[in-house]
Amino acid sequence: MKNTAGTEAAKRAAGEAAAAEATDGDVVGLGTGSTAAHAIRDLGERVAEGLDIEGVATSYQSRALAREVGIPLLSLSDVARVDLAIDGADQVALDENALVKGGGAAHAREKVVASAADEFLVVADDSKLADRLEHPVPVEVLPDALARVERAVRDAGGDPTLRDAERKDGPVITDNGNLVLDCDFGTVSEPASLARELSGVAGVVEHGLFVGMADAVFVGDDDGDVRRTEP
Ligand SMILES: O=C(CO)[C@H](O)[C@H](O)COP(=O)(O)O
Repeated sequence: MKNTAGTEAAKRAAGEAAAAEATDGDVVGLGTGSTAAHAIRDLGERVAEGLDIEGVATSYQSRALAREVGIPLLSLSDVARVDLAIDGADQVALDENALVKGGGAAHAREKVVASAADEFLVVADDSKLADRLEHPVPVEVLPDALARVERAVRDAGGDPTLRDAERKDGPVITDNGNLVLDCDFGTVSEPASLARELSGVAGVVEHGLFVGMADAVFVGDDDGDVRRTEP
């Protein structure tokens, strides 16, 4: 489920500020979504001007955009570490260093890339900021485990909704061939504890809680100004 409140000016400002951190020789994780796309386009322009980087895509979408703008790509399956990863978020609780991701259903690969990164840079417009996380948490689920995971989410206090596709009948199928449950837990008072609980459910491929992972958050506003915070 996407948060669509932010403006393009704010997203562009955040994306471009984070992209400016990439330097020659870096392997760069390329996130998914409309904010990360600004970073990818900016990196593509800098590659055309001579910047020597290689990208690692987190989704079909980011791979296609990186190819379009001319960023050389490595395969995620060949990469054990990246220098920096740049990615968006659906909600950011700065004081807790906690994110909800997965509005684009790409959070499984996004988490692999973020966890492989020496520096994980989050890019967001200011509509994404919250004191506590309350955005529904996307959970990628093995199709055969759907009923089991729905029950486990309810047992954990959540209300799961199978994510429907918009221009296809039936559910969203992720790039990994799985389903997504958007799980409403209300206000998440202990993100780390909920993250551990969800990770322990058999059939959960990955959930969209990213706790303690961000090294810096770039927050853009409508005037194109950016605030960099290290949570
Ligand atoms: O987690 C994600 C995709 O799985 C995106 O980074 C998140 O949904 C934010 O997207 P946008 O920048 O378009 O608001």
